[in-house]
Amino acid sequence: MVQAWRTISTANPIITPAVLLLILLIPFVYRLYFAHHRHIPAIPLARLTSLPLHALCYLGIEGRVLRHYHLKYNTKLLIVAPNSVSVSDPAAVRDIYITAGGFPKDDRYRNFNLGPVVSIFSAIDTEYRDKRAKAVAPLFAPSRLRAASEKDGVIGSSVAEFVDQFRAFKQAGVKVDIVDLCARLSIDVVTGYLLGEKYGGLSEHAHFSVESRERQEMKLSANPFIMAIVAFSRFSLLPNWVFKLLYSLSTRLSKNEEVITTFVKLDQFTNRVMSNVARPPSSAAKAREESAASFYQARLLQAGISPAEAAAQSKAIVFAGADSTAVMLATILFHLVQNPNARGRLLQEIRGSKENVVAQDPQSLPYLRAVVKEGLRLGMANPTRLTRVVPASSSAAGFNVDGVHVSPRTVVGCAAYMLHHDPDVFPEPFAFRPGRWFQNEKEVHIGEKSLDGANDGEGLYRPEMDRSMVPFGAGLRACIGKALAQQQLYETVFALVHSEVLEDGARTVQQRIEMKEWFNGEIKWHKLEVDWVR
Ligand code: HEM
Repeated sequence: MVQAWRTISTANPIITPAVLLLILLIPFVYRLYFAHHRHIPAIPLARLTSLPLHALCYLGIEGRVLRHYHLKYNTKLLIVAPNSVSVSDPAAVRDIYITAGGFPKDDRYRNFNLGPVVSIFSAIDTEYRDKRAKAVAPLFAPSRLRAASEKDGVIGSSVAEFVDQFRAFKQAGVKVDIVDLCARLSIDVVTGYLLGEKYGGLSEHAHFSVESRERQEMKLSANPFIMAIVAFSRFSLLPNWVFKLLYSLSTRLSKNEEVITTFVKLDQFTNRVMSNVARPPSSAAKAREESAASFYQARLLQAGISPAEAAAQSKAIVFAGADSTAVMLATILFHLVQNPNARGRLLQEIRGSKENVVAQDPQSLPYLRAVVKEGLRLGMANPTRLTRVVPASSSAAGFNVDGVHVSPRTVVGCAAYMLHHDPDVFPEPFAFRPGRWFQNEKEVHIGEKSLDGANDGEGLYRPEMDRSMVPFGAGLRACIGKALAQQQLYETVFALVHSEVLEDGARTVQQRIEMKEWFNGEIKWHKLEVDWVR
């Protein structure tokens, strides 16, 4: 055999490399000419390799580039890697995420594990996820959220502190970085509400006067932790073994003292909230314990989760909850500052609202609802595809989008960036137009009286808008913290506009919000400033 091979190679020295080359080319030829999805348009080179997609993900431009190609080829399906298809069709949301619990999360979610610990978010195994998610679900009940929004509740007191600090910046004539202030509020709300102890984001630098350079330059101390995780999501599409290798290399090489200090500080915080629930019973501490038992970490322990895992899950929720809510809140406030008409109209609605109605639920105010919805549409906390894998089970046997069959085992996903900026559903897709959410002007009224102000949504209403909104994902694996996030958004926007802090010439220093479109979107330079021209 060896002899025969030698004879062929010496007789035809070209054959060996040529044959080898041919063998190597087979998968590429197959992908180009024979693959099931060969008729679906693709981004350049994506039929052959996933490298372009990794590059887009790394650079944080996945959303805008995929949108460009969806529009260019006028297609609802777009090949983004040999086995991966981007879907830009609200009708497909039901099949992918909702029906029968939706398609399972794909392997990329393993890259969001917390070292050895699988979080509620990163779990692919739904039984594992359900056990934990069910244990903590009662924490998000509307009655509990409303109670926490009272003046002395965790949400109510944090929002009041936030407005006070905003006002202090205004009175001192100093620029306020709303990304930082929103991050401080969000981390306090998530930790105080879920873990029973505020991280102290709003208070940690409050002893400096707002005029001082220290106060203006100091950012939330948990930022380096949050930003390190957000930035690592640029690698989230890599195979898990490559991701792990990169991660361990980077942690070994990283000498960033700031990041290390923040990780240690968060570990100390988590250990403290864990010890709050683990304290031995004593009659004096009984009342406190009873209420401590209703927090996130305690509920996980009660469900049989180990203390080490409960601590890791608690740390994960700080990240999952705080950063996304801060990005969304900062987006809403930024647009409200830039749009005096919308702000005036909201102020009018808030002033005219009956106190008891608002106390029950600020979400009952129609224009406020439209403002928050429009902010959630534009705010790109999770701009990219929420990836799932089409099940191989014969009952599913793939699924159809716009009459085109997508085969089992394909990675598919819809992205907020595409659905929220579809010009057919949201004309002027990048503009902040809360009025688009009203079919007609008469819907915006207080009692019998219509709200004044130019209708900022004239002609922009489309009946299919709600179907295209996925800021919190969809189906069983949608955001478990949605109710908490919305409560914070409504309470804060209401309180801040009501305080009139945004009046008297407030303007944004940056002209627009620029995002890094990683899995967790990041506002570039982590900064958006507001000042007042008098
Ligand atoms: C405005 C703020 C928020 C936005 C825009 C947001 C967005 C999302 C999205 C899009 C998903 C689905 C991800 C996917 O399918 O891959 C998700 C899942 C999740 N979110 Fe949020 N989120 C927000 C706030 C929160 C808060 C406050 C918490 C907790 C306190 C939280 C905890 C989670 C968890 C645990 C999951 C995973 C659920 C599962 O896989 O079963 N989020 N979020």
